[in-house]
Amino acid sequence: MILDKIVKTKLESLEQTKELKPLDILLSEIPTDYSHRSFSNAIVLKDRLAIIAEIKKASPSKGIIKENFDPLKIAVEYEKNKVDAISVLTETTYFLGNNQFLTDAKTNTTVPVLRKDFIIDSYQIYEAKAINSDAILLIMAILTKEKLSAYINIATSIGLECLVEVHDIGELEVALECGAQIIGINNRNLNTFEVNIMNTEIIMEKIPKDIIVVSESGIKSNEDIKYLKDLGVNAALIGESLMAASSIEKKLQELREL
Ligand SMILES: O=C(O)c1ccccc1NCC(=O)[C@H](O)[C@H](O)COP(=O)(O)O
Repeated sequence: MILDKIVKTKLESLEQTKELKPLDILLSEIPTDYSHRSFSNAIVLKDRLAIIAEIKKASPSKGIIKENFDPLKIAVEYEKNKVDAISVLTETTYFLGNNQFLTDAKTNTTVPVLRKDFIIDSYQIYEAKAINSDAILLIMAILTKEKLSAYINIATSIGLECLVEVHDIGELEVALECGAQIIGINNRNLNTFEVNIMNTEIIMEKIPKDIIVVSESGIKSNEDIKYLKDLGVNAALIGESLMAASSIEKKLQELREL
């Protein structure tokens, strides 16, 4: 199962990272000019669905998605085309991501930046702050209820917002009990890679009205965007279809077409 593999790899690399850079050193690296951009404000809009555009070179399901990958150029292009927030994959082995991609996106744009990674240790939350993130992804499928609760508290205490990702109603219930304010509904089954955008509709029905909802994965067309907007979803997180497009500008125009 891919998630187990990703978590195993993450545990191994974390051991090394912590040895090379203990927490006190990491904390001293939080930028002195760190300035928080509100992820939640950016993705709750009155008139339209917000777009969270992802910087994603590769994935376990597709392999390399973008050959000539220039993350800084992509971030600048996203901002030029008025995306509402940027998500950056920082996982190195399976997604070929990097922390630097996130720092570059934050320092070269004015939009909020989400760290998309597999967080299984509180160290990574402080690391997210040190690399200049505004928000982090917490994946219910790889956390216990106790860990999720603790991580939401740590993140909030250092001024990071949490997008809590769920894939089914059982996970949603736990996430809400832990105080999640922003729920990401993943349309991709992380074990089979099967994508079904209607997963958002099924889970959406059980989400209280005051919770912010992001639909994640497999969003490719203007019809998808209209469907999600009609469901009352706040934002769409889009990676692959933007990365695979020959023109990011044209793909964003096509997605937004009224
Ligand atoms: O994208 C994958 O193949 C994948 C596999 C295993 C765990 C996570 C995975 N993706 C992470 C994401 O959540 C997506 O990058 C994100 O939702 C955007 O999805 P998409 O628009 O389909 O690239």
